[in-house]
Order: sequence, then structure tokens, then C-alpha cells
Amino acid sequence: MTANKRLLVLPGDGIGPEVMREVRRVIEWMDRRRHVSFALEEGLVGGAALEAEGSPCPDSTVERALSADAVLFGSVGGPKWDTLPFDKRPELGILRLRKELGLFANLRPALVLEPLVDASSLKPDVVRGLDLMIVRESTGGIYFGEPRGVETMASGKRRGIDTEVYTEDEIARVARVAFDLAKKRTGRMTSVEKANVMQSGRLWRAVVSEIGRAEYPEVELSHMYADNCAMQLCARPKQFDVILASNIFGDLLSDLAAAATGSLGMLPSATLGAVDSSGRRHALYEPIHGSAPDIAGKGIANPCAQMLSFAMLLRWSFGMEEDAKLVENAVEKVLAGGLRTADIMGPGTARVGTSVMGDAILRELDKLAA
Ligand SMILES: NC(=O)c1ccc[n+]([C@@H]2O[C@H](COP(=O)([O-])OP(=O)(O)OC[C@H]3O[C@@H](n4cnc5c(N)ncnc54)[C@H](O)[C@@H]3O)[C@@H](O)[C@H]2O)c1
Ligand SMILES: CC(C)[C@H](C(=O)O)[C@@H](O)C(=O)O
Ligand SMILES: [Mg+2]
Repeated sequence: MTANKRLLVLPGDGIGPEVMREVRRVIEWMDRRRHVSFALEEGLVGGAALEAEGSPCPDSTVERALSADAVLFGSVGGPKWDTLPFDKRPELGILRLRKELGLFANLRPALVLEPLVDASSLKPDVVRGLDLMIVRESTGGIYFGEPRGVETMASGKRRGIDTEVYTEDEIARVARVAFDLAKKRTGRMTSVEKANVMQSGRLWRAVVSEIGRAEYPEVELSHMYADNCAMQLCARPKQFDVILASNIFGDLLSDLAAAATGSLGMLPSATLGAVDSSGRRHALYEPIHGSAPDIAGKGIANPCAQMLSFAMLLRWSFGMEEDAKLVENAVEKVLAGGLRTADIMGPGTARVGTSVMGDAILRELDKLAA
């Protein structure tokens, strides 16, 4: 089969390259066993790019991302670069890619797999069967709003400024992505903001309501303040199906949802752009966790979130549902067999490192594909 699937792999920093290594093995397995070949390139981003090329997101990386069919991203950042000015910080790597590729809809599924019910920080009954999807706006809001910066006032004291700005078009396009998903799932959607204190939140609620009424009358839409949503995600997470949130609230709520699933090391994500006139759409796939400097270099990171991000890539960018399911099933089988990285240990399970987890996933893939 010809390698017509252009894939750019950006491992980044910290545990990024460690967990990406295990996905690369699965990509090789797919070539060998499923005859699925990718035209794969690897590039630099984050601190790794800063060290090598002086920029956390070199133009060459952006150009390669723009011409790829899909980008598989690891994670960026680390204490070494924490005091650099914003235009040098590794995190700019992911922010610039989202912006330049127009990746406005960040899909963050939180799924509690049965073998991990005990790994959750919540009670088993509260999380068993949890399956929700956070749709996070990802190219607007306080992450990009102007004015921003630190300035010195007349008093000589400094003040820091960030601005939450949303246009109605920005709200509408991500709302449609969430409504479409809700239609395909259980038909329920919760839109989250703070319309009680924020002007942008008030507009957010109005625009989402208008689109719901006019275009998705079959979706049961409810609204919730973000602080209440955080509480409800801990208390009764199963009440939710699709949650729609701004950039900052979606960031916070998805880390919170991760704790319900057992660990940040379990949650994948897909960040999608608009479909263009030729049917093409830019897309980037990444775990929601960061570079985990506290465990980087120890070989103990959980590779599942990166692996499941690859499964999302197969599904969303290449329509390879069967292969996506294979990867997801292999991960679940390994967990059901009792192997665990340190972050998801439970009673009666065996602790292993990143590469042993990768070995086990490959073994399960062999069995599933036999
Ligand atoms: N998309 C990204 O690249 C991304 C996302 C979040 C944070 N970051 C950056 O990562 C750096 C560290 O941030 P942080 O510590 O706040 O968040 P983090 O997600 O890196 O880590 C938070 C905690 O979760 C644990 N953890 C995360 N992923 C894990 C995995 N796969 N397996 C096992 N344990 C895992 C870590 O060990 C840590 O205790 C910062 O520079 C931050 O800006 C990058
Ligand atoms: C690293 C950082 C810029 C990023 C974000 O805030 O979007 C991360 O926390 C995430 O969740 O992807
Ligand atoms: Mg985050």
C-alpha cells in the first residue's frame, strides 16, 4: 500500500519522547501487520526546538504541520525554561500550532475504563461507566485576547493583564462541533461559562442558546456556571455527556475530569480545524497531560494517553475506525490483565514502566489481529 497518509510526529519535551516511542512501535506494527503505511516525519517543538533552533515553534515545524494530514504531538515545557519570556517559552509551541492551523475545537473525551474504576480518586459507583466529552474552544479567549502583558503603572507598581475576548463567530463554530457530537451521542449538552460575572460568558450563553434553538432543537441543551461544573464533575460526573467550554474553563475542567478516569496519563485529545472546500481539515492529536518533569527520564510515564491520542487520529483524520478500535481495545486488555504504570495502580495490580506497557500493548494487538 502506498504511504499517502502524511503524519508529522512532534515528541517535544520531558515524557513526550518517552511515551511517543511506544506509539512509534505501534505505527511500525501497523505497517507490518495491517499493511497501513504512513509517510511519517518527525519534527521539533517546545524546549527541544528552542535548544536546537532558537524557537519553541520554528517556522519549518509550522510549515510541515500545515502540509501534513495529521499531527501527533507529545508535550512541551519544563522547569529549565520556566523563567524565559513568553515568546521563548516551550508552551508557545502548542499555542502557535493551534492558532496557525486554525485548530479551534479541542475534543477531550473522559472515559472510565472498567479495569480502572479503582484507580479513580472518586468512589467506584460515582465513576463506573463514565463517558463524557469536553469540547474546549482552543484558539480564542484569554489565551490570545488583547491587551495582555505586564506594565508599570504611574505608582511604579506593576500590573499584569490578560483579556478574555470571544466573538460570536468563534463561539458559534465551536458550539456547532459540540452540538454535532451531542447529536451522535446521547443528545445532551451542557454549555459552561460564567455568564453571571463575565460579559464574554453572557455572549457565550446567548449565542449557544440561539444556535441550539435554530439548528439543533433535538439536542437537550443546559447551561451551567463553570465553578458549579467543577463541583458537579467531582460529585456526579455521570450527569454529563457533552460539555462545551471556553479555552480556559475547558483546560481546567479536562484536568479535573482526568482525575475521575484515574490519571492525566489516560486522557487523549483531538484538536480540529474547519473542513475546507476540498474536504480537508487540519488536526492535531495530543494527550492532555504535560511533560511531567517530576517523572521525566525515569521510564515510568503512562503511555496510554499518547496511544489513545493516536487512536483518535486514526479515527478522525483517516476514518480508520477498525484500527482505532484495535488500539483502544489493546490498551483496555492490557489494563484488564492487571499491568499498570505507577499513576494508575490499584489493588492486585502489577507495576510496570513505560516500555513494558508498550510491549504488552503490542502483544495484545498481535492477539486481536490474529
Ligand atoms: N500540551 C502540553 O504540551 C502541555 C500540557 C500541560 C502542561 N504542559 C507543560 O508541562 C509542564 C509540566 O506541567 P504540570 O506539571 O502542571 O502538568 P503535567 O501534566 O505535566 O503533570 C501533572 C502531574 O501528572 C503526572 N502525569 C502527567 N502525565 C503523566 C503520565 N503520562 N504518566 C504518569 N503521570 C503523569 C505528572 O507526573 C504530574 O505529577 C509545564 O511546563 C506545563 O506548561 C504542557
Ligand atoms: C501547555 C499549555 C499551553 C496547554 C494549555 O493550557 O492549553 C495545556 O495545559 C493543555 O491542556 O493542552
Ligand atoms: Mg491543560
